[in-house]
Amino acid sequence: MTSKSNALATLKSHFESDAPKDMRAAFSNDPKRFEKNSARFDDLLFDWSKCAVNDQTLNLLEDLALEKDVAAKRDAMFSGEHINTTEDRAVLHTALRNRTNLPVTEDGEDVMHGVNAVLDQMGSFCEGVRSGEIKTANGKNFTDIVNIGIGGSDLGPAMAVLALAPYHDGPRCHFVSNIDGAHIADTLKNVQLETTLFIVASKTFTTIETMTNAQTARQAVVDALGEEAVPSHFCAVSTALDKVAEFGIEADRIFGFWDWVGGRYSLWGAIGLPIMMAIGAKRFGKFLDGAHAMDKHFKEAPTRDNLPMMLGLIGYYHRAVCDYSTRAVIPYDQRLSRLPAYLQQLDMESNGKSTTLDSQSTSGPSGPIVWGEPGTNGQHAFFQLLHQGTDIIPVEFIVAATAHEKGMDVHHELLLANCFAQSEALMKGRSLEEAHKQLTDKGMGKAEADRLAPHKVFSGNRPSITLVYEKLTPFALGRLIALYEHRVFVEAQLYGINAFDQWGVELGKELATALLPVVQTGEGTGKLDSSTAALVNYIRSYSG
Ligand SMILES: O=P(O)(O)OC[C@H]1O[C@H](O)[C@H](O)[C@@H](O)[C@@H]1O
Repeated sequence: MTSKSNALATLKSHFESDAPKDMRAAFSNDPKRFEKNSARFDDLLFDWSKCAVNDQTLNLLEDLALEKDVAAKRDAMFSGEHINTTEDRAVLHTALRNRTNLPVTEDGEDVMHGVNAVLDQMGSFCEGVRSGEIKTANGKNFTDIVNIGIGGSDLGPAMAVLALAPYHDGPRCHFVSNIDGAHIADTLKNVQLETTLFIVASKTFTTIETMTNAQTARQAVVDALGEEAVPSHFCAVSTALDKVAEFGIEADRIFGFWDWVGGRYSLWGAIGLPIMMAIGAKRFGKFLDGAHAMDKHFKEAPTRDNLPMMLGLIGYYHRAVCDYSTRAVIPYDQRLSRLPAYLQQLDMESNGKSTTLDSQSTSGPSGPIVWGEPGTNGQHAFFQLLHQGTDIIPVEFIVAATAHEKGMDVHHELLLANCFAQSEALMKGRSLEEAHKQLTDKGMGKAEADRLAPHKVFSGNRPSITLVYEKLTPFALGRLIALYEHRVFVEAQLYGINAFDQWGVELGKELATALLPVVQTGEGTGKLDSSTAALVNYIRSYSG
């Protein structure tokens, strides 16, 4: 094993000298390249063979994982240790999907009693609403659900409800997050208040966006249906049960969770209420089963076969060793179009840090910028830069082997062909000679081909990974999200940072609170920097 201080340096010099440079050659020299550089967990295939790694790279990465004690830290997380050291909290979102029901203890207490009780409460409520047993204030069936929440109280459920559209047989679901009044106003225009249930979702129940939107929704219900309709049309999800009660929500309509569930890891419990409303309690159970299966795999599989470990190690390699600062996540699945936004919070709020667990500055980079859009749409927008731009951006392709749509095979065949073709093109590229020959073969003169060919060169050797699963079922979605959660965890251990706090969101919130009266009255601009003062004065010149 590499000595402690040298692991990263060894990897860097390996990257410079011994790692594959010519991927076409790497494939043609080794017919087993795919077998050696891919792993499967049931129907979920992870192919990293188009990344510039070889056996030695993987050995060095495995050494690094050992050196950083990733396995022991993983076990500490699952066993309820307070690994979120800056907030002195356990990290137990995995308990929300602990389908074995074996005890999970946090500070000596088995959390599974509470987890199961909330899951049961969610099940009865959702099935009551879905069946029409639970009625509106006027005795009608609910047709629409509006989830009011932001960040982790919005992105996960919004992403999953869209992803699982083929299983959606409950009320229509809408999501309001932005403080911009346009969001709630446009949403309220699209629903009948008389048959709408509002879910106020906030871990802390203090988030200004959510509280403001909730008050606006409450007022709309009061105006349309009267104060007495509020209890029938509102429910809440939070860890701050006292604050929810103050809002006026009935105790049996409050769904709790715990401070050991991070906001961006919370869709497995009460924050998942809109998902359960949409697809029902049974299918929500399958969603949890999928995540639980990934948890078990993460805990048990040897590193080389362990999908979260390998995804984390490859991700770390690209960021910390190769110095690629972003990664693109491109689901070839329209229903996963909110996955990149969801992963942005999961990954960037977790690993976008520059202070290590022992309160020192990180010595190198930490988490990358995560971005993306669904394929094939991205191909007609930003893929130009992925193929020929000056930055190398590792791409993560995500695709299902089969579609839900019947009688539309050609759509899915084209989707798959495009997905695989993009990773092939990134890897293979096109040399100057090939570009030149293509042009002259078409009858172009040499001088014109000399001029045009350089524009048609693709450097190739651009890394991508591909994740393929059979079909986007609730189980497959749960498993995929848990894979990404654990990948973020693995990378955090390699960077030596705490993935579970988010102090970086605080300063902006504090300054917004201080600026609100200045924006409202125009008084106090003298204490501001000249840019902020001028911006305030400028907008005030437009407010009557
Ligand atoms: O669920 P809430 O307490 O309302 O928090 C909503 C979101 O806001 C915060 O600013 C955090 O950055 C997020 O991690 C969190 O998910």
